Amino acid sequence: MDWQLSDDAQPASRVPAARLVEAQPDARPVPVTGAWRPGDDPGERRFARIGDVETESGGTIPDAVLAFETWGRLDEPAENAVLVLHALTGDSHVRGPAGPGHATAGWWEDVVGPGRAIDTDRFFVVAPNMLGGCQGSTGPASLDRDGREWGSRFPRVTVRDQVEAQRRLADQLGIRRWHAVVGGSMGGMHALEWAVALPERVGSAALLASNAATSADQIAQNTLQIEAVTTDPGWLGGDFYDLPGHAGPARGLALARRMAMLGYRSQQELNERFRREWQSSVDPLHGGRFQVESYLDVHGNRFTRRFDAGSYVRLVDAMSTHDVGRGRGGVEAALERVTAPTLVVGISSDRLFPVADQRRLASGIPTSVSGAEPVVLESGFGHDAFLIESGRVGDLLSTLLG
Ligand SMILES: CC(=O)SCCNC(=O)CCNC(=O)[C@H](O)C(C)(C)COP(=O)(O)OP(=O)(O)OC[C@H]1O[C@@H](n2cnc3c(N)ncnc32)[C@H](O)[C@@H]1OP(=O)(O)O
Ligand SMILES: N[C@@H](CCO)C(=O)O
Repeated sequence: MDWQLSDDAQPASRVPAARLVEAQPDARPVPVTGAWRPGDDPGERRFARIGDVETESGGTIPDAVLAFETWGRLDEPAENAVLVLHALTGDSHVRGPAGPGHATAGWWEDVVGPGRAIDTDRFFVVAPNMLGGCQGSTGPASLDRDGREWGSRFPRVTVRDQVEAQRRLADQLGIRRWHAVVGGSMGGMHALEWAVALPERVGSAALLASNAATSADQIAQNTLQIEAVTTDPGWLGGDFYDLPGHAGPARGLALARRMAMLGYRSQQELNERFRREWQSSVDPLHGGRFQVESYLDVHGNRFTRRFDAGSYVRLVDAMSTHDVGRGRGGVEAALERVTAPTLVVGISSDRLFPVADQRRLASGIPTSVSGAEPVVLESGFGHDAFLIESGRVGDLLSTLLG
């Protein structure tokens, strides 16, 4: 099939995020440990009211909600919980079965489940959707107290704000200390923040394809993607929601995703996979398209149907401001605070979060709890290998979880 980025796609950004997944949280209360048997409803999305969040940027998000899913059973001392933290555009749906609001299987089916590395027969797995996101947690497309989408008024959020939101969820679930906190990419930033800010609550940590502080190179790519969204005429300053006949910044969002894909996949993979082949019988010189263009279009187009542009801008910005050393005497001083055994994994072909980033993490975290060098996963898939090479990632996590 020949794919083309088109204007007629129904962009997710037209629809307030909460409505993308299901009716926004008439948030069922989260029962306390012991009364609630999470194993009874695997994979069902729930919502926790976490109160007012004061952001590092000086804003307030009143009555914030975190969407989350769980698998397995929390044991009686509440010591078997594993927190799984998704990347930039992931969500709480780590694994199936498909349930309310889920048409698909999860993004880490081979890593989390019965008999898998994060074994749901042993562990109680919790996966929240991050604050500012668009899969049920409060974000720019959510309605404020007056019933209006937040849009441009949604405060800038940081990785620390998001971890504070996760801490409140943990408190509500009765989890004082995680057996493990696991995250890839932006999820790894969250996992690191847990290990640094709340070391007494982290039994072990896994940081996959992540960093301690976002580099100039990464910020540069982020800022271009934000620009791609916000210069779309449909952006309307961020207040584009629910306007009759208005498509929102779908084209800009698709362009941002296409740009992002170049960081997620390696040069080697793109070159070997698509070569200079074209998509149809017409060669590019005479109006046809290269296969790689078509591939990027598919991912860009598809993304507009599942992600809110306002969330995207806020979450990419949160990645850019990530610096675990901010206000803590610098990155090295912050990393010294980690007390949990920590697995640091890099991917050999990752051009977005290169192995040098994980070397900095591994060398900064005390060697009493981490190797001095990261484990490097040899893979040609680039940054996304932490999602794609799930069998090998699972093997690494098994060594951490025991
Ligand atoms: C279930 C989910 O993971 S999505 C929901 C949550 N999202 C996330 O968590 C984000 C993280 N996930 C991701 O980024 C991605 O889903 C990944 C990294 C896991 C995908 O990795 P891969 O499996 O390697 O997918 P890949 O990048 O090769 O894309 C495959 C698609 O491109 C299409 N494609 C391949 N070549 C071309 C081409 N030349 N032209 C057009 N389309 C093409 C394939 O047909 C396929 O489409 P399909 O999904 O309809 O079968
Ligand atoms: N492809 C993943 C990785 C980003 O780090 C995502 O979109 O979330």
